[in-house]
Order: sequence, then structure tokens, then C-alpha cells
Amino acid sequence: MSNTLLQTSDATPSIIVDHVTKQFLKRNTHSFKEAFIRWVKRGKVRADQFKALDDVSFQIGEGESVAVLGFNGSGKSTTLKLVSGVLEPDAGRVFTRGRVAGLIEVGAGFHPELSGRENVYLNAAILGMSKAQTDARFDDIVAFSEIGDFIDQEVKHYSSGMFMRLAFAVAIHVDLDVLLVDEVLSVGDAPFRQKCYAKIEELVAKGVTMLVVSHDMGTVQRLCRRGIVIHEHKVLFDGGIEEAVEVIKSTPH
Ligand SMILES: Nc1ncnc2c1ncn2[C@@H]1O[C@H](COP(=O)(O)OP(=O)(O)OP(=O)(O)O)[C@@H](O)[C@H]1O
Repeated sequence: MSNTLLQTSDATPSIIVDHVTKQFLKRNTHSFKEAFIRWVKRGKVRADQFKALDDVSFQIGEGESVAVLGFNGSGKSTTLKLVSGVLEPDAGRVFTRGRVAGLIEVGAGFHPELSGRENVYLNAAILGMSKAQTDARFDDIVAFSEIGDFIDQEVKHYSSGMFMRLAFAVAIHVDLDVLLVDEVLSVGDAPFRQKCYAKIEELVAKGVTMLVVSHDMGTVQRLCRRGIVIHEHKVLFDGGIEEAVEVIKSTPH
């Protein structure tokens, strides 16, 4: 078995995913009625384990910008959730260095009953910012999000694009070392997306490590220099982004 921890790279590692396996349950009963009948007959509700990630290893150096590519259901989001700490691996280990902020699900961490303003403070606090630090950056966050007067509206009335703008604005205004971006950029309209790309490029230039999941090859080619292709829950390719895009295009679905 190769040892990921001993792999060398020019940069100090920021993320280490070391022989990680993640299993989920695949239930084979499809309805409550079916489950009930099995229960009455004292049969078991069958639940098979399946591996969403199977012995996945990679290491990402500080300041690298890396895309995770793969078909639907291959395990990309699961990879990001393991790196963010939302999920725990069943086998293997995940290490991250510094403060990790994830834009993993649009508005994750946002409370629907609270206003945009309250959610900014809540999310900034979750990401480790003090009230004084958030006060100092609040106007920039709102300006970046272009939410305007809606900032005092409960976020349950926001459109998905507004949610994403505010979540993104908070995440990029905290001091972070690792930014995880899962597909959220696709929610914004074209001008806002351009602004996000520019901001992400600025963060990468400052040395922030980025892990991006996207099906949009244009986005990943613009933002990332390296691509990891996950296929059928294993790493199929890890290398330059252009080659990674070729690998995904030539892999049979
Ligand atoms: N909490 C969960 N419980 C059960 N199965 C799950 C869970 N989360 C993910 N899965 C399954 O794990 C597999 C990998 O899912 P994942 O969301 O990581 O794929 P993905 O590559 O991000 O897909 P997509 O491109 O469609 O977003 C899928 O089969 C999915 O159904």
C-alpha cells in the first residue's frame, strides 16, 4: 500500500486525503408500505452498504487550486464534505491545515427565519470571526453580494441566487486558508460569476488553497491548474487540468 503521507510536493501540504473510504447505506425498500409489510412479516429491511469513495488518496499543497472532476454520483461532493469535516471517513484519514471554509451547499449554515444581516453575523462567527471583525467587513460583504436593502429581509424569501451571493460574500471575506467550492458558482448570473472568478483568483494569488467541484470545464480550466478525476468512486487521474479534462471527455459514461 502506498503511503500518501510520505508523498513529496514542493508546497507544504494543506489537505491530505489518505486512503479514504466512505460508505453509505443503499436501502432496497422503496416505500413505507413495503418496509411495513417486511416488518410485519418479521423480515429485515434490507440495507446494503456501498462505497461512495473507495481508497481515495491525494495531497494538495498550500496555495494550489485543484478541481475534482467526475460524472454524477462518482463521489466528488462526498470528497469535499470529508475535507470540510461535515462527514467522517469510514477508513483512512483526512488532514487539513488552517481555517477551512466551504461553499458546499447553497446557503448551508443559513437560518431561514433570520435576516440576511443576522445570517452574515452567524456564518462569520461559525467561520471564526469575532463580532468586531464582522462589523469591520460587513459593508464590504453586503456590497459584494449586491443584496442591497434585502439584507434585512428573512433569507427564506431570498432566491437561490441571492442565497449564494450572500454565502459566497461571507466566505471570501473571512480570513481563510482553504476554500472549498462545490458547484455553487453555477447559481449566479454571468456578471456575478465573473466577479466571483476574479475574487477567487485574487485569493489564490494570496496563497489560499482551493478545491473546486464543477461540471463546467470552462470554469475549472480558468480557476485550476490541476485536476483529480474521480471515476466509479476511485481516483482515475491526478495531474494537469488540461489532461484531466481530456480524461473525463474520453471516459465512457
Ligand atoms: N448521505 C448520503 N446517504 C446515502 N448515500 C449518499 C449520501 N451522500 C451521497 N450519497 C451517495 O454517494 C454517491 C456519491 O455522491 P456524491 O454526491 O459525492 O456524488 P457527486 O460526484 O458529487 O455527484 P454529482 O455530480 O451528481 O453532484 C452517490 O451514489 C450518492 O447517492
